[in-house]
Amino acid sequence: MNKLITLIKKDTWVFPYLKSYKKLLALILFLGFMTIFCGAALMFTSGFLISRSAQMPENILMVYVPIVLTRAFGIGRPSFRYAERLVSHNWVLRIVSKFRKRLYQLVEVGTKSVYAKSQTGEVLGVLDNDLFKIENFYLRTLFPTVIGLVVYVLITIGIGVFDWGFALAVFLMLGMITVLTPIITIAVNGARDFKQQQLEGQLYTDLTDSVMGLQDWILSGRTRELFERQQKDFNAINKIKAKQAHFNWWRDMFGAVVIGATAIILLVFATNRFGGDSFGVNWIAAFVLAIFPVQDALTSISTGIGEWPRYQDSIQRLNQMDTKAKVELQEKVPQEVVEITQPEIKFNKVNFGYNDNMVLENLNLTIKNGEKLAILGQSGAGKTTFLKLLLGDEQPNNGTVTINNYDVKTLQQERSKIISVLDQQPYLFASSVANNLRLGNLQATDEELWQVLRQVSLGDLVGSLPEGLETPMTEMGNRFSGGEKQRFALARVLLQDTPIVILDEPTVALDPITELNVLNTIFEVLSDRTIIWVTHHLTGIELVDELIFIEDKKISMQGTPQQLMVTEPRFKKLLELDHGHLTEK
Ligand SMILES: Nc1ncnc2c1ncn2[C@@H]1O[C@H](COP(=O)(O)OP(=O)(O)OP(=O)(O)O)[C@@H](O)[C@H]1O
Repeated sequence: MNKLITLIKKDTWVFPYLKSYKKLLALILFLGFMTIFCGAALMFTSGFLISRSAQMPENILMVYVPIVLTRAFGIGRPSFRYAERLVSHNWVLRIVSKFRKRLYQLVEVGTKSVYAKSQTGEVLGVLDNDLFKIENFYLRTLFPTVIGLVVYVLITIGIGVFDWGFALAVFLMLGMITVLTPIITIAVNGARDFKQQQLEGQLYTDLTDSVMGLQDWILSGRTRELFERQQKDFNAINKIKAKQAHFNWWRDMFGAVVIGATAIILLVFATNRFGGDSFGVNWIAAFVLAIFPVQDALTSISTGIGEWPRYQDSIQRLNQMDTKAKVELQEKVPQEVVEITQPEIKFNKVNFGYNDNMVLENLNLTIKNGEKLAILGQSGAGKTTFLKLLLGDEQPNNGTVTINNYDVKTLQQERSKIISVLDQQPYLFASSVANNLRLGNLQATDEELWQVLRQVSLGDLVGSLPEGLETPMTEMGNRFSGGEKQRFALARVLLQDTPIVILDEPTVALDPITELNVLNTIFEVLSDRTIIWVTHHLTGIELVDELIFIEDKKISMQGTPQQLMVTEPRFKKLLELDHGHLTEK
């Protein structure tokens, strides 16, 4: 209970939004109540009508009013229900659209880097799964529970008008469905439901991860293992679901028995009360039948409250994302608006590690404006970590990373104007060539697009396509070759027009000849920019001014390619190896 109160108090997602669109909210409750009222009134008037008709009224006019009322309530019930569904979905969709906007803003902070910290599956899980659950929380738990409780109280008051003692008995009786069963449901099903949600959340993340790495699973011939792993998770979820369904069946059965017992008590009460005179007996069936439609409203309380654990996890996750992103936002608030056109990057005594695993130690490096630097090192040496530190996605444990003496941490707001990235797999969207290029600069004119396309040697290719700039790219740009895709990405970088460009192995997937061609184009068109190029290959290494090797957490070699050829035999050998000049011994 304490946990629940703390969650509600700290929640900034679900409960505070109940203050929005208050009139709509009141309308939902009114329509929900009217639906149940019409249902009960329909049975009430029908009960009266049947009894009265059985007494053989002298003419039809004697039962005319109940006939009209029966019709009116009969039409009223579905009409109110329909209106209630419309209004409640309208309210919920408005709120959820606010959620989505807020979430996208938060997620954007965490994922705008190519080196995003959040797992894609986690983000998608929140966007899809959690928001969907919150919608259900409002529609299936909150509204029905409030309406059910209102009905519960009104029934008691209604019967109390005739007999307070009897009203108390009905109050206690119905309390078994409105209070007792929800508590039992939470106690019995709560832990199961919570577990199920966790398993589903994990499954979602794992599945997304697996799908993204599907090619690797297939290539390594481990598809069966992947299938069995997912199947195990599905089986565990299904087992829990089966237990829950079993419990729910018994709970609903109990609800039906309680309503049946209440109907019998009402029958006894109404018979005692109205059975005395020939007109009064008509009320007996009316009272007894009216209780049945109320069953839906009352049992939906335990269904709704019983689902609370599954929402609890989603509410917690949303609030955690909020806190995570807030911390990042606070860190990334710019100190002042800075314009950097001639950057000088400095790594000053930088130490960095992930938890206890030190990756870089006492790193000192200055990269001058316009310099072309290559970073080499074995897998796991810390090249990507170096880039993360430069981008400000990670902060050094000690030391500083600055651009023109500004700590990169304070430049996050302007980052996309200072640094652009060309990585291994440029993402091309299933949209036109022009739209894909304009991701670099929304304001770019068609003329500017053609200019950059010519710069990256794609002018002729796009010019030869019947639809030119409007040619649709299929998803991932699959209609173009690897080299062409990289050139499109390069054109995008050119449009972004940043003084620093990071190349994160952009040519790794290309054949050696295309690789060299693309590299030549990159270095030619970016000749006035600062380039930081992470690479495993030495193809095109002559194009850089300086290269560093990261090894054992340090810079183990540093110099121009020409210098290193002379001073570092190891480099010479690597170069020969890479160029395929190694002579057989
Ligand atoms: N988020 C992380 N949490 C913990 N350890 C990490 C994390 N990212 C990287 N590491 C570890 O830090 C070390 C450096 O990793 P990094 O990705 O920088 O290497 P790299 O030189 O870029 O490797 P590669 O060439 O294979 O991409 C590795 O030992 C890696 O396992």
